[in-house]
Amino acid sequence: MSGKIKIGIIGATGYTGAELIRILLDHAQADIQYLTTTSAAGQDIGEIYPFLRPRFSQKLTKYELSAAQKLDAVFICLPHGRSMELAPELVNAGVKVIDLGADFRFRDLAIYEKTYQKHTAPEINAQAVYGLPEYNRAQIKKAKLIANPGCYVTAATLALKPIVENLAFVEGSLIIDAKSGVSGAGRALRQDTHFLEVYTNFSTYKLGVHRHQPEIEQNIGASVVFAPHLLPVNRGILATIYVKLHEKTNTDNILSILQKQYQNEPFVRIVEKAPTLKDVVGSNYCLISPTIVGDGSQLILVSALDNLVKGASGQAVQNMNIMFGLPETTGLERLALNP
Ligand SMILES: NC(=O)C1=CN([C@@H]2O[C@H](COP(=O)(O)OP(=O)(O)OC[C@H]3O[C@@H](n4cnc5c(N)ncnc54)[C@H](OP(=O)(O)O)[C@@H]3O)[C@@H](O)[C@H]2O)C=CC1
Ligand SMILES: CC(=O)N[C@@H](CCC(=O)OP(=O)(O)O)C(=O)O
Repeated sequence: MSGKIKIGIIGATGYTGAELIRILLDHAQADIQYLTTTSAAGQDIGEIYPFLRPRFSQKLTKYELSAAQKLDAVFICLPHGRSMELAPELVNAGVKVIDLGADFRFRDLAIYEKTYQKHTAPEINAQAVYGLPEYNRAQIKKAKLIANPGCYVTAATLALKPIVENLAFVEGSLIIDAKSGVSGAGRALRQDTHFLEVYTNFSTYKLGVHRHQPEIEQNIGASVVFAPHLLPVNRGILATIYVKLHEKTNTDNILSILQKQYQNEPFVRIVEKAPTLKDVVGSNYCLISPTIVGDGSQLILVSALDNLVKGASGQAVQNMNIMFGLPETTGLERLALNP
């Protein structure tokens, strides 16, 4: 295509919307033209996120299809259930849509409906491509609608998928003990995520009923035990993942399986020392380390990423790059966190 990509962000006042703006301002082919809100129409985005000033100024407006259909690409950053109202008309108008929510992530709508709510756009769901570039690059290239994966799901899938596909493991032994920064819960006020509930505290939530469990299971084709935790930090996900193998092995063997899988991937790094949140926050990288412990059959994987970047907006830009035939790393290689 000639010229820059004309971009809209639906739900620009939220955390993933603001993170998209942060990333796209340093993307040579991106032209952010349209930002929507339901609550702050008429305000400049720089009034809500002063860190964007003075580089970027743009008025927020209420969503209108007539304006959105003039764009090349639209990122939908809305609460679950809203994208299926908007995406069909955008896709039919020829706009490429990248949805950061969960509405189009499930191939089996019965699982979606059991986990979330009734699906009102099954025809469009059938056209959606799951936006995990490391596994779906060829389909993403041709896609009209991308279902961007969840943040915990990206961390867990990238670590576990090569293991379950290459090694015999004890059924029921896959345990994902994952911790997330509070920005994972979005910008809206909630009692369980406000400062005094989270600061100097540490807690589990939604044990056994979290909606990311079926999404992880869809991706890796095996059942998992998933235990999410809320960490008193702004951003980042660190997942400690346990796998009981049928045969004894060593760490070097697992390292070579993971390295072989991801050797050409720009945003997955296999490391020997277990990654920390500081290693990834602000960047689009997912860092994964394997360690074999005990008698040689117990594997512990540590997977770390930034929930707002590789877990959301960075991965969304990676998908946009693939859809528009750009180098996949455009705008994502030198990301540094703006405090
Ligand atoms: N935060 C994270 O780490 C991740 C989030 N996601 C997913 O991305 C999506 C966006 O998340 P996030 O940015 O964190 O969410 P936020 O709550 O921070 O932002 C949501 C946005 O949607 C707007 N909005 C709220 N309610 C409605 C409504 N009923 N109709 C239309 N617009 C509404 C809000 O703004 P306004 O009130 O101005 O309209 C805001 O711009 C969600 O589906 C989330 O699950 C995915 C991966 C990671
Ligand atoms: C800390 C926190 O609350 N995190 C969110 C995950 C957000 C996310 O990645 O996921 P979705 O796109 O699937 O909403 C949660 O547990 O629901």
